[in-house]
Amino acid sequence: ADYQWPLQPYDALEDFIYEGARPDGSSMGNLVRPCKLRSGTNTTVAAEWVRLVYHDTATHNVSDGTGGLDGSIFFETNRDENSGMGMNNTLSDLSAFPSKHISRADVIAIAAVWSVATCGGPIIPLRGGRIDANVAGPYGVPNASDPIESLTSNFAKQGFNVSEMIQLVACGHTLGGVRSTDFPTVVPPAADPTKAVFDLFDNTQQFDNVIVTQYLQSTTLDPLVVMNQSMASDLRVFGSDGNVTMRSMSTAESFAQTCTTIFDKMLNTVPSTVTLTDEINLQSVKVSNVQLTVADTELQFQASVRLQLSSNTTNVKMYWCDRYGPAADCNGGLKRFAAPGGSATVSSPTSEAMGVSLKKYQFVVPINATQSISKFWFMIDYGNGTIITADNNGANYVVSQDDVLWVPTMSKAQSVLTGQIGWYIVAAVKSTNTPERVYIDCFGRATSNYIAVNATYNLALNNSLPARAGYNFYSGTATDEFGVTMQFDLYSVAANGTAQVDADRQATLIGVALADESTVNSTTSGTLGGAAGASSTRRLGRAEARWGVGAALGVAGVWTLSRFI
Ligand code: HEM
Repeated sequence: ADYQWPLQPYDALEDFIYEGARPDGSSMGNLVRPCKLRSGTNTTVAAEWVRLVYHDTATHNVSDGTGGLDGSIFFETNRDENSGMGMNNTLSDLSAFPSKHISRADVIAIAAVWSVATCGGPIIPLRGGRIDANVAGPYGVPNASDPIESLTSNFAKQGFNVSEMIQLVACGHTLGGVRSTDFPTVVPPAADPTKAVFDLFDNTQQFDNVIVTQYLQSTTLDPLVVMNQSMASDLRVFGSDGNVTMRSMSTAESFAQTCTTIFDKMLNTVPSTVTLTDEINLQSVKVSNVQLTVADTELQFQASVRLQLSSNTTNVKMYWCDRYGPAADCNGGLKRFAAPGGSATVSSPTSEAMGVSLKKYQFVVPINATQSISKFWFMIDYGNGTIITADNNGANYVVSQDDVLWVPTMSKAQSVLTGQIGWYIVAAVKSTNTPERVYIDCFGRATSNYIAVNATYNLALNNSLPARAGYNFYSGTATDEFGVTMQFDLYSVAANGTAQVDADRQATLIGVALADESTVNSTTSGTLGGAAGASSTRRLGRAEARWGVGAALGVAGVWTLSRFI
């Protein structure tokens, strides 16, 4: 309830966890759901992802606080202890999603939460803020041939006592199984040894208690119990406390509860130098992709708002105040407003499992450059009697400046222009300003060597791009390999040192189609909206959170025309 936009890394994490996709709509969630089989195998993508998460965590040393879920696994897959096709499959699945505010290690944690959720398991709470290691960490993943004493002391080193060890292994091994190509001494190879034989740990692909019940009933198929006894680590682990822990987690409910707690602990097993964020909870109103820019002969303002629908007759309008002129800051009560130009259903494995219905509305409106825009807010009619003003807890959504603006429509991936790596970036700077320096501070994490890159580049006045709407254009190229999720802060610095910034711009949005521009209306009626100075009416209750599952499988990026107005 205390959330206020903008807030990083919360904003980026919340969008990703509940929408399942990058801001450009490229979906990581769709790689894993609905509890998808990995093509050419008899295991799930979820199983491969969860194994990788544990192998990253397993190098934690609780006594010196080193290792843990830090993304070092990206540099460790050539190790015997991380053998298996599933590891490399997972790296390639996850590699295009880390971004400035979502570390590789956070992406790995999110992968675990989605994997469990999409295979019918519980919703594991999630925190962000993990810090990436840029080199391989220590060895230390347990081996199926280890005696129980070494397994126990290995888990103790990671911070898990005997019953936690049993819980963690049982919750992990409810997914997936063992393949002959990876562990031929456990699962005998087929006649053609290049064809993998898969022996699942239990006979469901779901994240369920069958791994426990079949073990307790001695009907288990778990290859790490029933096959090669020198490799029977699950047998040794599960029985290591006389089956007390396994019995305690044998019902569907106790299994789900136990796994929630122990996976939460696994995901929070991070180097002691890392401070995690609070849990990232779903916001009922979430603003994103805000951009004031120059389009044709006017300014153009873009913003998206994601709502948790209560009915399919939800109606939302964006309101805003001028920045300059007689109605500046809604002086005289003059507000402008528009209907969305399009909307798209969004969902992730987590929001789908929660049964919430999320819709993102995009607003694209022309802004008279002499009036500009100072702040905006939304009026939402949920169609069930609840009408609210979403005004960022009374603070409104503030457009902090209009001196320097990114122009995504004129910017390009360098590969499009010259075949070279990097990004060609165009900025609009108000013609009345004579900045001493215009530059971009770029950050990329989805790089081919997985190592984050941070660098600044100057932009120069570009006279081949004629001034428009009172703005001159500056351009320059970020020439390092930043990857697709490159983000940058765009600065304009005056001679006296004053800097204006268009912060957190996202290169992935270049070339992404926008909704149509909406018609702008204005009104002096109504007192709603903190911008008019009136106290705001807010009823952001739980009431709107109860709509059914709906067909929450849409892909973001396709803006369908909304039907109202
Ligand atoms: C005593 C500790 C452990 C040992 C010795 C062990 C061993 C193994 C082995 C040999 C495989 C087969 C991999 C392959 O064929 O590619 C496997 C798969 C798997 N492990 Fe573990 N594991 C242990 C603990 C864990 C834990 C704690 C988790 C997660 C919390 C986990 C999650 C998984 C998953 C999900 C798979 C299936 C992967 C797939 O189907 O592709 N394991 N494990």
